[in-house]
Amino acid sequence: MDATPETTADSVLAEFAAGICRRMAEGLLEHTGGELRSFLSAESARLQAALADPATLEPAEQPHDPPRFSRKGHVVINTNPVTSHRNVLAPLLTEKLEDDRAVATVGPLPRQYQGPRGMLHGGYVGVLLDQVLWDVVFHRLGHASFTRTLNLTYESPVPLGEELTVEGRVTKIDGRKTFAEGELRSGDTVCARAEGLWVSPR
Ligand SMILES: CCCCCCCCCCCCCCCC(=O)SCCNC(=O)CCNC(=O)[C@H](O)C(C)(C)COP(=O)(O)OP(=O)(O)OC[C@H]1O[C@@H](n2cnc3c(N)ncnc32)[C@H](O)[C@@H]1OP(=O)(O)O
Repeated sequence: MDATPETTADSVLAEFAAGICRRMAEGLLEHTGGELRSFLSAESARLQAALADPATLEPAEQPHDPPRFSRKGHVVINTNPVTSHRNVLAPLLTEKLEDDRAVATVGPLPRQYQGPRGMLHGGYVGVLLDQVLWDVVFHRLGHASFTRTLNLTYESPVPLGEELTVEGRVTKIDGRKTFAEGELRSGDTVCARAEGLWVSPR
């Protein structure tokens, strides 16, 4: 069996297509009428050109999220809605994990994540914190666990147009229970805090 279910060039093409879909999602909320038609036509043309000649996309680096085979031979695609370069919903985090701590950067986030005008939707604040806290718990334990509680405190609105930092720390491990806390910052401003409990499977 091949080591991967598709060629590197196809993985690069898939991530390029996801990038086009992201831009289209943003463009649909920025343009109207004839301007929107021109925008959609240009993005479609870029995708058509890449499909016609995928070699033009061959990057210097490898694809971020190539699919792989599971031990049972099933195709596994990274579907994560925060981190997967193949999932067009994912805002894409850049994350560093060290011991009990994770620090991630994300953004500037486009209009499809907007709640109040110019601000990030509060539910997405929770999504970002849940992911980073889950990641630091996974990194510390070496296995997956379930988010059981996630308590959020919104300190100030999160601006869409700026890079954000999301930090998470494991604070306590007690049997199957792991406690973690973190915050989401814009510059030096703490916009939201989170603390929660992750439960390992029996
Ligand atoms: C695991 C496999 C995943 C595979 C993944 C692969 C990777 C893929 C990437 C995913 C990336 C995800 C990133 C985002 C993270 C999500 O999105 S996770 C999904 C969201 N969470 C869920 O769906 C969880 C839904 N809840 C459940 O399934 C069950 O409630 C749980 C969490 C498994 C717990 O059930 P349980 O095992 O029956 O727990 P239970 O025995 O009642 O309690 C365990 C312990 O916690 C204590 N406890 C329970 N609640 C509380 C509380 N509120 N306060 C204090 N203590 C409490 C209990 O007293 C007990 O303590 P001990 O007796 O052990 O001392």
